Amino acid sequence: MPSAPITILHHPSPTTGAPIPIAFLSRHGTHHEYAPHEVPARANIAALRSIGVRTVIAFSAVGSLQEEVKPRDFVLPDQIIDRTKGIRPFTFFEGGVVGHVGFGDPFDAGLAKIISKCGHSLEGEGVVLHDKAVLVCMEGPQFSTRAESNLYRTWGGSVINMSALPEAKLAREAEMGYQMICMATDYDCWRNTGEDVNVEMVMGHMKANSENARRFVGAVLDELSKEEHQEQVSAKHVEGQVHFALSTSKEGRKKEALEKLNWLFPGTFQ
Ligand SMILES: CSC[C@H]1O[C@H](OP(=O)(O)O)[C@H](O)[C@@H]1O
Ligand SMILES: Nc1ncnc2[nH]cnc12
Repeated sequence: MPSAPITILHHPSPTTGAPIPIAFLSRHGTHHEYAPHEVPARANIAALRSIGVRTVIAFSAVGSLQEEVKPRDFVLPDQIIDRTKGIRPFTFFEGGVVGHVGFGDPFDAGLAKIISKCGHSLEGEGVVLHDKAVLVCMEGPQFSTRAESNLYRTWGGSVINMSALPEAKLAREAEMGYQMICMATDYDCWRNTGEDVNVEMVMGHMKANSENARRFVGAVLDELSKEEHQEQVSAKHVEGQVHFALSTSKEGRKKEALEKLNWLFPGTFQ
């Protein structure tokens, strides 16, 4: 089961005023009851795909690993370093059907370009946006040690969270465009200022910056609603890629695994 009911919101098209359906799903549950390692990411991605979603814009509160990324700044990562521990189910291709999709660029560059333009257009009105950052996704739920935080900085990490994976991997397997918009809420614990990250700090910055986040999202939805982005939003550029990902011969594919894959990609696999 997905982590929460999927809410369908209607965003008025900026050109025609016609309502455009947008699916909203809360990854930690309606009452924030799922820890990062408990989020049912496979069910979430599969449920979104099953109702026709082909583009996911994910949001996340992140710790900053760089001085110039200040709390309340927004960040559009283009890379991820995986520091999860393998305890989260992270693929649709297992149990009798093996598949390997490319993940060299874990986010959708076309989507990032559109979102970046929207974010920068709000600069001077309170929105600060950093492009092309390396996101470290750690296991949690405890925050990092100071040694880990410093290590991630030497690796070139810009920001850190516990939520990007396996979500981004599963979206790639499901042939969906995926981009995460991060909001910095703290400096983790590397700065030695006596102000290590804590939940109160994270929530405080999120609340104080909610109006900027709302305007940023509104601008992104306005832009993506335009006819010219129809192909991008329906992820035509990744459609059919799983055909090239499968390694298991037709004779070797297990019935139960195929049934699951056929639910995700109706009529595609035999
Ligand atoms: C409450 S701080 C840690 C928590 O915040 C981020 O979650 P999300 O962006 O999904 O709300 C991070 O990944 C951790 O799960
Ligand atoms: N410092 C941090 N580490 C991991 N996830 C976070 N989410 C927000 N701040 C974080």
